Order: sequence, then structure tokens, then C-alpha cells
Amino acid sequence: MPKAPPLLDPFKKPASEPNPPTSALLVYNPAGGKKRAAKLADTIVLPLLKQAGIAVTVETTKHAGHGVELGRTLDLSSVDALLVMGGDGTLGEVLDGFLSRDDGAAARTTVGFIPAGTGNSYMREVLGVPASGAAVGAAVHAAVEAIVGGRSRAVDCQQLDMTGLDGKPLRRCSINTVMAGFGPDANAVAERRRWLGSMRYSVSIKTEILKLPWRKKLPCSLSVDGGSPQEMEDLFLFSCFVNKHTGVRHRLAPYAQLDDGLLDLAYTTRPLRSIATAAKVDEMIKGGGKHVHATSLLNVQQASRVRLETDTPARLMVDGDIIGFTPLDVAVRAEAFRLFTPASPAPS
Ligand SMILES: Nc1ncnc2c1ncn2[C@@H]1O[C@H](COP(=O)(O)OP(=O)(O)OP(=O)(O)O)[C@@H](O)[C@H]1O
Repeated sequence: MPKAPPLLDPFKKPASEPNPPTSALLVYNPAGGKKRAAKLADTIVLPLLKQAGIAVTVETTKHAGHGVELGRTLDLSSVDALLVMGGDGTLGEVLDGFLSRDDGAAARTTVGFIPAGTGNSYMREVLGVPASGAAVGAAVHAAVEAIVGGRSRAVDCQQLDMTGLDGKPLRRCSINTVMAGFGPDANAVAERRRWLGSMRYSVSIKTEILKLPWRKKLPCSLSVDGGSPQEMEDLFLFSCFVNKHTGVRHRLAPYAQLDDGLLDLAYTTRPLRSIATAAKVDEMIKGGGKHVHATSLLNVQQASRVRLETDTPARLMVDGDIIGFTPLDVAVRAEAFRLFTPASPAPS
């Protein structure tokens, strides 16, 4: 039986010495993760920050995409930390705006992320504790402890160039994953089933697998690190990560570390039409990434830049939300920002 890749530390490098913030601006998404953020902010986050002597100002996101605007425009001149609370989508949005600032705030402000979405796959790795479902409260505690503890690391993100939903060129930073093919299709269905909570992902993956034999072909070409393009007659799944997990439990990039200066790619190299094979791959991924050794269907590799072109524009899902279309260029932004992290989070 092939062995699963071993669990790996989320970071390659040690954390800094403690340098706790004294003032912070907290942005949260009141609509993500079953609308629990306001309650978590009032009952856990703000009391713990206050107890630690950190002066906090609060802002909330008012609509989808608002996080980008807030990250770019919030007055950070008198705070030493920008705290963002929400799911991967919100964290990625605020970070995107934050990293596009030209007032020097991104270089002097440390970021603190607090998980309050559905999957919270990025923060699960940063903190080394479960961060979805019933575990969210404990994960919020762990995230605030990391902020109050004041240890940080310079971490990577990916920079994406694509076509936005409005047809214009779009550049975005992402902390988790960009996906094309089956993933965005299943996610589009999952979005219509938000009432199912975190189950919406696994349910939707199953219903989409059942439709596989009738899926339209997606011919594409993939170029890695400027190498010659690899032509594929039908792309089933393309994903590019800086972390390991997507969704709730899908460990698609088991070798990723958040500060290794590399992108982690996982993509299918041949068409996948069989329901039984797709279900098996899904189970293998959920079972801890055993697919890496158990099937030749999926190629897993590390790179600094990637270009994906498709014959017809394919939907792109970034940190859990569909925000654009191919063609896609991905480049790693190594050590793009400083993030509060625990001293030694558990491997995942
Ligand atoms: N006030 C708001 N009303 C509606 N949508 C919002 C609001 N604020 C933010 N959003 C959008 O909600 C989307 C999802 O939010 P978020 O990522 O925080 O939670 P989630 O999707 O439940 O969690 P996860 O990404 O961990 O699965 C984001 O893409 C964001 O643009």
C-alpha cells in the first residue's frame, strides 16, 4: 500500500522573538461562516485583546469584495497591527488591498488573521489546530493568542493575473489556492447550497462527480517556470497553492510550506471521466493526500511561476470564490507580508 506523504511543519523558518502589538485595526466579515463573526468578535476576540492591553478599532465588510477596498484605504498610520477576521476569501481580499498600498503601511504593519469562515483552511495550517465546524471557537482563541504573543514570520502569497468577471484584466493576491476545472464547478454549485454549512463542499463534490461523463472537454496548455507549454486535451483539475489544504479537508498540496518561497501545483495530466476513479481520487485526497503516490493521474510539483491557457475561458476560483477566467499567470511573492504565528504550530 503506498504511504501517505508525512505531515509537514507549516513553516520552514522559526518565528521572530515576541513583539506584541499595542494598537490594532480589526476588520471582520459579518456574513461569512454562518454569520458567527460578530459574536466571536464580541465574546472572544475583543475581550482578549483588551485584556492584553491592545487598543482596537473595528471595521466590518459591507459587501462582497469590500475587503479589497478596506485593505487598500484604511488609515493604518497609528496602529501597528492589521487584524482580519473571516474565511479564506475575506483574509485574501483584505490582504490583496493591503499589499497594493503605496504608503509604506504594508512594510511596517504586521497582519493577524482570525478564522471565522467555513473551511478556514489557511488558518488551520498557520495555527496547527482544527478550525472548522465546532472547532472554530478554539481556533479563534489560538489565533488571538498568537497575536497577543507577538511572534511573527514573513510568509508567501501568490500573485495572480487573469481576466476579471467584468472582462477586464485583474491582478489579485491569494493566500490559499487558485483553481480551474472541476473545483470551481463544484464550488459554484456549493455556493448555492450555503444553507448546508461546511457540508456544502463535500456534498457538491459528490453531485458533480456524478455528472462527470457528460462534462465538456477543457483543452489547455500549461507552462511551468517559463518551460515549453504542456498541451492537455481535457483538464479536469488545476490548482496552485502556497498552503496544503483547500475546502475543509482536501490536502491537495502536501509538500507546501507557507514561507518556502515556492508555489505548489497539483493538476491532472489526463482526462478523468470515470465516476468511480473520481470518487476514489476524492477519497484519497481527503484521506491525507495519499493520491500523490497512489495514482499517476495527479501531478504534484513546486515552481516559482505558472501560466495556464485554455481554448475557451475557464472559471477561476481564488481562495474559495470565483472571481475570474483564464488565461492565468501565477507568480510567487516570497515573504510578501509579516503574519502573527504561534511559535511552533503542529504539522499538517
Ligand atoms: N457584508 C457582506 N455581505 C455579503 N458578503 C460579504 C460581506 N463581506 C464579505 N463578503 C464576501 O463573503 C465571501 C465569503 O466570506 P469568507 O471567506 O469570510 O467566509 P466563508 O466563505 O464562509 O469561509 P471560507 O472561505 O473559510 O470557506 C467573501 O468573498 C466576501 O467577499
